[in-house]
Amino acid sequence: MNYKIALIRGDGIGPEVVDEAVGVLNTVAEKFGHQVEYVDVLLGGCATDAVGKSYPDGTAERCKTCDAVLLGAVGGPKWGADKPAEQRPETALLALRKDLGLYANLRPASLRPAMTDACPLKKETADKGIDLMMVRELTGGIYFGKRNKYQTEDRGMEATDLMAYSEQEIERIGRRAFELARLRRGKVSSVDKANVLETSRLWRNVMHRLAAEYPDVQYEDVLVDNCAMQLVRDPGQFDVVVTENMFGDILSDEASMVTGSIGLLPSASIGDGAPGLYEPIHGSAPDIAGQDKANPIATILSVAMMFRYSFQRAAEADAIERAVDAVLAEGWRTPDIAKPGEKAVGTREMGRLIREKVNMI
Ligand SMILES: NC(=O)c1ccc[n+]([C@@H]2O[C@H](COP(=O)([O-])OP(=O)(O)OC[C@H]3O[C@@H](n4cnc5c(N)ncnc54)[C@H](O)[C@@H]3O)[C@@H](O)[C@H]2O)c1
Ligand SMILES: CC(C)[C@H](C(=O)O)[C@@H](O)C(=O)O
Ligand SMILES: [Mg+2]
Repeated sequence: MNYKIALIRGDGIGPEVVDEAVGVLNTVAEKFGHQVEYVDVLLGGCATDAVGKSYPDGTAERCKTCDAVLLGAVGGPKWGADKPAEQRPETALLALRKDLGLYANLRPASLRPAMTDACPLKKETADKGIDLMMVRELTGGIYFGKRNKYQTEDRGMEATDLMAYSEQEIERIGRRAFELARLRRGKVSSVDKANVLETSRLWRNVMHRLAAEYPDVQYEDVLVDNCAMQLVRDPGQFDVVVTENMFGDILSDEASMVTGSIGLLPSASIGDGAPGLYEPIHGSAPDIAGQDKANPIATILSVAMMFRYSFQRAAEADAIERAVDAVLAEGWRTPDIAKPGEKAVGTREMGRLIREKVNMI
C-alpha cells in the first residue's frame, strides 16, 4: 500500500520522539512492503516563531490531503499563557482537532507485561493487570466553550469559560465507547459529575439511552472524583471509560502513571472520516527537551494505533507492539522508567532497539 502521512514534529521533545517513531514506521513499512510519503506540517510554538501564528493558514487542508497525521507535542514556556491566543501552541492543537472533526480520542492505558515492576500500586493490584481504554470526547465541552474576561464593579476582573454539550455530541462519543466495549471485555464506565453539573446530567441521560441499546455491554456511572480515586485503588476494574473532554484530559494523565510513565501512552484521535491524528498523550516536556532523555515509546505506539485504526492493518500494529514489549522485557529503560541507580538508554537508542526488534520479529 501507499500511505501519505502528515508529520507535525512540534516543540520541545516533539521532534525527538517523532524522529524515532518515523524510524519505526519506515522499518515496518519496509518489512510489510508499503510505500510511505511524508508531508511536513508546521504547527505550534515553532510555527509562531516561523510565521507569527501557531496555526498557519491551510494547516487542516494540508493534513486532509494525507491518510493520517502523526504529531509529537506542542507548547512550552516561550509561548505561555501571557501570549495572544493565535500565538499559543495549545490553541493550534485544539483548532486542528476541531477542523479535522476528531471528536473521539482513544487513550489506552495498559500495564505492559514487562512493566509490572514500574507500576507504583500494590503488587497484588499490578499482578491483576491494567488494560483500560479511555474514550475522551475531544471537540466539545469547556475547552471549546465561549470564554470571557471582564472588569466587575466590586470584585476586580472576572473570567468565565462555558462548558456546553449537545445530545448529538454525547451520543456519537457514547456509541464509540459501546462499540469498543463489544470488541474488548464488554464494560463501559461513564464518568461525569452529574451530582453538580447540568452538562453531566445530559451526558448521563444520553448514556443511559445508549446502554439500553447495548444490553450485552455492562454499564455503570462513575462520578469523576470517585473515578480519580478508583484509578489508583483498583484500575483493573475498568475496561472502557468514556468521559467528556476535560475530565478525560486529566484522568488519562493519571491513568498513565499507574502503568509506569506518561512516556509510554499513545493516543488516536478519530472522527467519521479520514485522516486520524496519532500522538502521545504527553506534552512537549520542556524540562528534558534536547537532552536525548525522552521516552519515544508513546509516539512509537501511536504509530501502531495508526496502523490499527486508520489503515486497518493489525499485523503491522502487532509487530510494533511486540517489538516494544520485547525491548522492555530485555530490561532496556529510558530514564523515566528506570529504577533508581539503574542504567538507562536515551531516546535515540530506545528507537534503534525497537527498530532492530521489528526486523527480528
Ligand atoms: N498533545 C500535546 O501537544 C500536549 C499535551 C500535553 C501538554 N502539552 C503542552 O506541553 C507543555 C509542557 O506541559 P507539561 O510539562 O505540563 O506536561 P508534559 O507532559 O510535557 O510533561 C510532564 C512531565 O512528564 C515528563 N514527560 C513527558 N513526556 C515524557 C516522555 N516522553 N519521556 C519522559 N518523560 C516525559 C516531563 O519531563 C515532565 O516532567 C505545555 O505547554 C503543555 O500545554 C502539549
Ligand atoms: C495541550 C492541551 C491542549 C492538550 C489537551 O488538553 O487536549 C493536552 O493536554 C493533551 O492531553 O493532548
Ligand atoms: Mg493532556
